[in-house]
Amino acid sequence: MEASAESGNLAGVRHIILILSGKGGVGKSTISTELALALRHMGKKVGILDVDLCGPSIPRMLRAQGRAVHQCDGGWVPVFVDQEQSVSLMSVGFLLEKPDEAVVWRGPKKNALIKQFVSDVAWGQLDYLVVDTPPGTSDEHMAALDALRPYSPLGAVVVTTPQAVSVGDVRRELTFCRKTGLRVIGIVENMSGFVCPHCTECTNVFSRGGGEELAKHAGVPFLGSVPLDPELTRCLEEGRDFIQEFPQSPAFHALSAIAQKILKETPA
Ligand SMILES: Nc1ncnc2c1ncn2[C@@H]1O[C@H](COP(=O)(O)OP(=O)(O)OP(=O)(O)O)[C@@H](O)[C@H]1O
Ligand code: SF4
Repeated sequence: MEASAESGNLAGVRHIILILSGKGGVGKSTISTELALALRHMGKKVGILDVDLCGPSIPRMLRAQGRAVHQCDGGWVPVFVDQEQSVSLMSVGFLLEKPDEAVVWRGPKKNALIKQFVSDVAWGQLDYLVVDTPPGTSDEHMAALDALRPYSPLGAVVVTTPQAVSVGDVRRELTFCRKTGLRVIGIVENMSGFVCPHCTECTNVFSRGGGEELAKHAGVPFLGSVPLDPELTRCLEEGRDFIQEFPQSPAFHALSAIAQKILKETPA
C-alpha cells in the first residue's frame, strides 16, 4: 500500500530540508551534518537522510560507520548517533557491503532505493529531517523530490563556494528549484575565507560575498558564510562534534547563525 502524508513514516516530521549543491566537493555533506548538529544543540530532534548514493560520507562524519540498520514493522530503524537519541541517521552507507558498490548502479536501481529510503525509514517524531542529496540535479533528485513532496513543508538549502558561484552551477540549482516548485529556504556560502589555526583570524582567500549577491539577485534569503576551518575538517574526519568542541570559533558562530535563520524561515 502506498504511504499517505497522514499515515506514512514521515508523517511525524515537521520540516524536511533538502541540501543541494551545483557541484561536488563544496561541503554539502559537511553543511548537512553541522546544521543537523546545530539544530540539535538548539533543542530540536533531527534526522539525517543521506541519499548521496555515490559518496555516503555522513556515517564517517558522525562516527557511525559500520553500525547495523535493523528492520521493524514500520520499516528500517535509523541509527541514533548521540546518547540522547536526538539525532538519527539513515544512509545508503549502512546497506552497502562495499563502499564503492553504489557507484556502478544504474539510474532505475538508484531511484528505487531513494524512494524506498523515503517511504521505509521509521523516523518517528522529528522537528527536522535534513536530506543530503548527490551534487547537481539528476534523476535521483527528482526521485527524492517526488517521494518527499506529499510530506511538505519541504524546502531546500543550496550550498556553494565563492568560486562555484561564478561558474553558474548554483544558478542551475536555483533554476531546478524554481522549475520543480521547491521552495528555497536560502543559500549558504561555504569555504568562505580561511580560519588561521594559530590565531583563529579569518582571511578571505577567494573573493567573498558572491553567494549573498546571487541570493539578492535570485530573490531568495542568504543564510550566511561558513569559513574553511582546519579544526572542522579534523572533527569531520574523526567523527567529533565540532560545535561542542569549538564554540568560540568563527565557523561555529557562522553555523549557529545559519541554523537560527533556518528556524526563523521554517516556523512551526
Ligand atoms: N567549512 C569547512 N571547513 C573545513 N573543512 C571543510 C569545510 N567544508 C567542507 N570541508 C571539508 O571539505 C571536504 C569536502 O566536503 P564534503 O564531503 O562535505 O563535500 P560535498 O559537497 O558533500 O562532496 P560530495 O560532492 O563528494 O558529496 C571534506 O573533507 C570536508 O571535511
Ligand atoms: S593569521 Fe596571524 S597567526 Fe595566523 S598565520 Fe597569519 S599572521 Fe600568523
